[in-house]
Amino acid sequence: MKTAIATVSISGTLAEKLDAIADAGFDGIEIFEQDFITDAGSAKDVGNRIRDKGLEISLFQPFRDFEGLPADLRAKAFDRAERKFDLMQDLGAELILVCSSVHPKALGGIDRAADDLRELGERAAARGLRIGYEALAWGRHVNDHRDAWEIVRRADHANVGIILDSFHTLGRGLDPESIRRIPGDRIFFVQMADAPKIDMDLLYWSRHFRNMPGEGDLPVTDFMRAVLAAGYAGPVSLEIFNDQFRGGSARTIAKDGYRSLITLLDDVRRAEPEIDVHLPPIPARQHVDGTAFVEFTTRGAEGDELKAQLSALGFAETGRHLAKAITLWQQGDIRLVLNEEKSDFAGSAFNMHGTSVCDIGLSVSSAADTMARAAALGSRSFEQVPAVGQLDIPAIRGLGGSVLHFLDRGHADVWETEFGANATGPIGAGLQVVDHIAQTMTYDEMLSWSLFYGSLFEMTKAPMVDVVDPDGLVRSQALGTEDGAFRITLNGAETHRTLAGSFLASSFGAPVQHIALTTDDIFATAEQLFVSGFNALPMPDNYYQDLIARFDIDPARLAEMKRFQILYDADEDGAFFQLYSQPTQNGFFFEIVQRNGYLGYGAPNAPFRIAAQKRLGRQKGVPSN
Ligand SMILES: O=C(O)c1ccc(O)c(O)c1
Ligand SMILES: [Mg+2]
Repeated sequence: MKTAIATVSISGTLAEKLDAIADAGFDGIEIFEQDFITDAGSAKDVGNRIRDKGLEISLFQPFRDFEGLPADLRAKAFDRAERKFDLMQDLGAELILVCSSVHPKALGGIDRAADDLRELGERAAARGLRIGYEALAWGRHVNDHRDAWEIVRRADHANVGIILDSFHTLGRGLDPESIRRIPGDRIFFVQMADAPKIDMDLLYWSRHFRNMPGEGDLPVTDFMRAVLAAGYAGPVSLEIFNDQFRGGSARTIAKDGYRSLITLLDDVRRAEPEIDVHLPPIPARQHVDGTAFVEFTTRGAEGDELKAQLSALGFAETGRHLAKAITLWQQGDIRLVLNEEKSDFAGSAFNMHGTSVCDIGLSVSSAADTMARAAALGSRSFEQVPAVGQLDIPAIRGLGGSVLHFLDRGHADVWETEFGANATGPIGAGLQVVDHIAQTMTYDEMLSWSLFYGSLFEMTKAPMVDVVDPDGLVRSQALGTEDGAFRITLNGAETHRTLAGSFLASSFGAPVQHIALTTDDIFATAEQLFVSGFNALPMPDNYYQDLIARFDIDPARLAEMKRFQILYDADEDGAFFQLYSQPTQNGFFFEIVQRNGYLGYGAPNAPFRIAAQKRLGRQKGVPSN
């Protein structure tokens, strides 16, 4: 299947758009006329530049307000079309998109529109060009792909076909199944876009909020299945009007687009195996069994501070790397790797942002399959020459320069080989596994990250929640595996004044701001931590007064919670206990959780936790957090 993307989907000059689109791996583009007009080159020159990038012009668009006009205006519309045909021939574009008219003087009538399109098809044929007719969801008379198809069917001309756009069909809630009845060779082009479910005017929704397939809430896989089941074999293209994307990084958006399109085609193939999507086979989304390790880069006094915090949390140093300045810290099934190497990736990560999480290791169903899927979706592998005695564990570059390692299920030998340690650590304070990893990013990066995780792994998205920081809003998007073995929260900051925003400002990429660890008895754990000198985040009395009002909690229980600074939430699934560490110098912190059937992340507590962290920061004289 050939892939394409509309130039309108990407930010920058035409040259920047073409570079990003070609590098992301697309075969072609839909050239938006405006992108041609704003360029200083002639049509021939622009056409050649596009082909020099290895791209074809799959579509020229849009041509508006054509069909159904009264005689005088009708003649002018044909003259206008002839001029655009001249331009297309110079560009080397063979197919033009005619979108259904919104002209106030346009007249209705299927046969009238069919007659106009037949004549346009005749004129296009004389020049070796083709016409694709698309129903805009807000078209004056034609706003349903079934009507557009009836018009194309009656136009009955070999050079006139239909263009399908998932947004216009699914945005209006039309059933895509009707597409299966359109002969595949009458579908000239297919545009894909998703969108978040928001109740608003269709035109405004379409022009500002579309996003990549899989990033929104529309049933885009069902739509694509119907299109391919109809026998369509032309390009599959992304046409994404989105304010954020227009202002974002051209390269990131183009790569996201490619990742989403390949994922979509692969999903179609899995849902309907009879369909040939004309793509080499790729492994399925992988199941993540859990977090195998979290690696920190650290050094000197900062390293001492982190080690003291880990000891207070009940971790023990259980191994030293045979060849490098790396130590393994364990407790239960949690493995934290402290990398103090001055060279390597960890060394450069430290130079850029001090003590921080520089690598995450995931235990997956198959590391080789994960690597193959990641590569097919456009990720680069991460390579570093292994030291003597170091295993060569497969890894990729995630977004923003991050690194993810993949360990096959039952990877116990890694810890034995590299650290002379067992896979499982001491009981310590009863911490068992990593519950979730929280990454902070700008709001604009959230879709990229959720697409990244959701396309690679079997994970589902929870609804986005807004978290109130005293100085602004932070949006939080959680993704997790069905069984909860791997959970990620993505926190998008809109301003640097929020706690998340100030942490981000002093970091790089999408740093890990906290890691949550599980216990199955948070009171016993807290008691031990209290003894070992763990510094819990102090919560105000007001918080506990409010808990009494909101929940039916036993007073003795509440007194214990207050004593240990334990936070609480409950919903129809169960109860949730949280305990936060005080943040380190650069704002990183640990969270301890106990889930009694509860599936969320304690969002109602987040504003109080953030305010408490900021208050503590002010007391310690740390500016803004
Ligand atoms: O918003 C529009 O005008 C517009 C133009 C061309 C398209 O293909 C489309 O889907 C929408
Ligand atoms: Mg369209």
